[in-house]
Amino acid sequence: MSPADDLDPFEYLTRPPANESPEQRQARERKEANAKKISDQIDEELKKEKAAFRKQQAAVKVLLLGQSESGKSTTLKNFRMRYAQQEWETELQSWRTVVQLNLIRSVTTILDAIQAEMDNIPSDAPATPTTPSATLRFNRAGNDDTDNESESEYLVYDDKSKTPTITSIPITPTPASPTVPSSPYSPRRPSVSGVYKGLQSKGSSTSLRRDAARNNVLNVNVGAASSNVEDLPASPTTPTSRQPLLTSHHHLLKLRLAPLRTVEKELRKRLGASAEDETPDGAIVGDEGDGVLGVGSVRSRSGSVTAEGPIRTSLRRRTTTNTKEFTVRRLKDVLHPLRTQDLNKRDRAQDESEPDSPTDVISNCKDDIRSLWVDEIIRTVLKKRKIRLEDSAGFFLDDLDRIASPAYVPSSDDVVRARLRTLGVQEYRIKVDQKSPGSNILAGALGSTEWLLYDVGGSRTLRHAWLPYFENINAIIFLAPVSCFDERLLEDSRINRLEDSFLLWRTICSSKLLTGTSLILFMNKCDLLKRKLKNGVRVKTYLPSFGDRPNDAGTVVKYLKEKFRDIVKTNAPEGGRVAYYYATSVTDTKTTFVTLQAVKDVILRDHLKSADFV
Ligand SMILES: Nc1nc2c(ncn2[C@@H]2O[C@H](COP(=O)(O)OP(=O)(O)OP(=O)(O)O)[C@@H](O)[C@H]2O)c(=O)[nH]1
Ligand SMILES: [Mg+2]
Repeated sequence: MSPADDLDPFEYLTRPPANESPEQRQARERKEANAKKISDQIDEELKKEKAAFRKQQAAVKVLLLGQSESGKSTTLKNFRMRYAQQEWETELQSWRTVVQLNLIRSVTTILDAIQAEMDNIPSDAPATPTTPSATLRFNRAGNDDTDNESESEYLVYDDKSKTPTITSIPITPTPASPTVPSSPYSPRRPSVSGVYKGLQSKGSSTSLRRDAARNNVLNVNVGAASSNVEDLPASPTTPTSRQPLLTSHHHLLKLRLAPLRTVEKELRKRLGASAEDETPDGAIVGDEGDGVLGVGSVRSRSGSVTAEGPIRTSLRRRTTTNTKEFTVRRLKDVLHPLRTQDLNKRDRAQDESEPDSPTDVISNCKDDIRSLWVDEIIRTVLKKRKIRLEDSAGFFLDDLDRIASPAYVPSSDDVVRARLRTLGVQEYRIKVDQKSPGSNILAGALGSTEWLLYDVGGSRTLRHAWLPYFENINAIIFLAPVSCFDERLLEDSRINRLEDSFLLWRTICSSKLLTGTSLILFMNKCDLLKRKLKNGVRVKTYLPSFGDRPNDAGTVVKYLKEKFRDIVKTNAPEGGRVAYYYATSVTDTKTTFVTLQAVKDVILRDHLKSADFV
């Protein structure tokens, strides 16, 4: 047995030489110390990287999806209000400009309607909630089967009258061929199929085929005569439309409220140079295109002055869209607490020093705005033109006294109701304390969890930006506004809004990238659905397969839930996938809080399961 046999092999190999001189020993020890230092540094870096990776993995990532005006940002606001309270409260003041803009938008919509009435311009068929605008059929037999692909009935709009006509579409199993006649619509406008195709995963050709087929039919049917006389716009020569409804009092009001248009410009400037309008075809006026918007980044034709003159142009835009939207490119720039403080100081200073500050002008116009809004004749004009301001986003006319006050600070409720269109993708980081109210799951055991919430723009031209976020996302909260069964998309009046939601949901369910993602569906705007049904709008008119079921909100929501559930069943790649369904009105912050608590726990549980924690 050699002496080395008694030694630990590692010690044997690293043992200093037996006849080492003091100098050699010093040099060796220096070398060893250096090596240890480097090794420690590497260990430290690895530790940091591991921690960062764990943190990233531990963060719960949630993507909010749905068409424009479905309530994504409003849901996010609810989340932030509850779980990022401090930041939320700091930001409240900075929403004043948005609320003021929303208020002025309602007033200018009325002023435009007055002008249209004075000019005897026929009321266009706007995409208002009261417009009978779409018939949605699941199949020819009306037996609720969205997946019967042999032959289906879809709504088709006559481009002139905007009246839907039902056409039978034989669907072939091949996608649109290059021989399909080119669209008679603007070439800038994305095709119906293109919008969903962009989000489609490999395995789901169903909606592609349907959309391709529908495109064919739309091409064929454009220009078809309308059979629905009620929907045809009144001719300017019709004697009844000539009877003047308005008096000199209304003319005077219109003149006195004209300064609000200048205030509108000033407020938009305050929101930032990026405050923009979106036009019906999805283009952003004033945007030269920076790659963020893709198709929509083309300067809009309707944004320029045409031969009709600016008044008619702007009027047409407003009556068609029934809204004038504001967008900021980076919401955080507007709402960042530090910048907010500066902005507030600056705005206050401006407001105090300028006699014609926006707040002053709004305050001075208060009485005129009120008399305009309560005027019976104006109400008749709005009704005639199918403008329902009360049901539109960012309606604040009933809060005039509060908002017109110079000391006005928006309440949480105001901010939740304020409308500011999202452009691009906005990321929010929120640290949710598991001990925060309503946290049931593993309360206290986890300390706090970081949540990354992504809010996206829902317009068709902005949907291409969604796809990169499908990877590594823990949950999708999909918002489908169920009150919109009788409305069309703002950016494409050929498409029924409910149908658009079904198609998007189908695309999400069939995406292979999302097989491990929790799917949560908010059937939103139930409050508006209730109001609409109470006003006598019948679901069956737009959704024949609804049949003779009771026309109440409970039955409608239950029926639609089954539709969404069927889509999950038939389209999930692996089959048997679970989705969670909630009937919501996300402007109601109290009930939404209860829903969010449940949703938060569901997401967290699934997240922990996937990370093998439970
Ligand atoms: N009455 C009612 N209004 C709602 C509801 N949900 C959202 N809204 C309002 O609808 C408007 C649009 O909501 P947003 O959350 O901005 O819509 P979005 O989905 O973010 O829209 P984009 O940013 O354009 O994609 C806002 O003024 C909301 O206050 C609801 O359940 N009921
Ligand atoms: Mg939004």
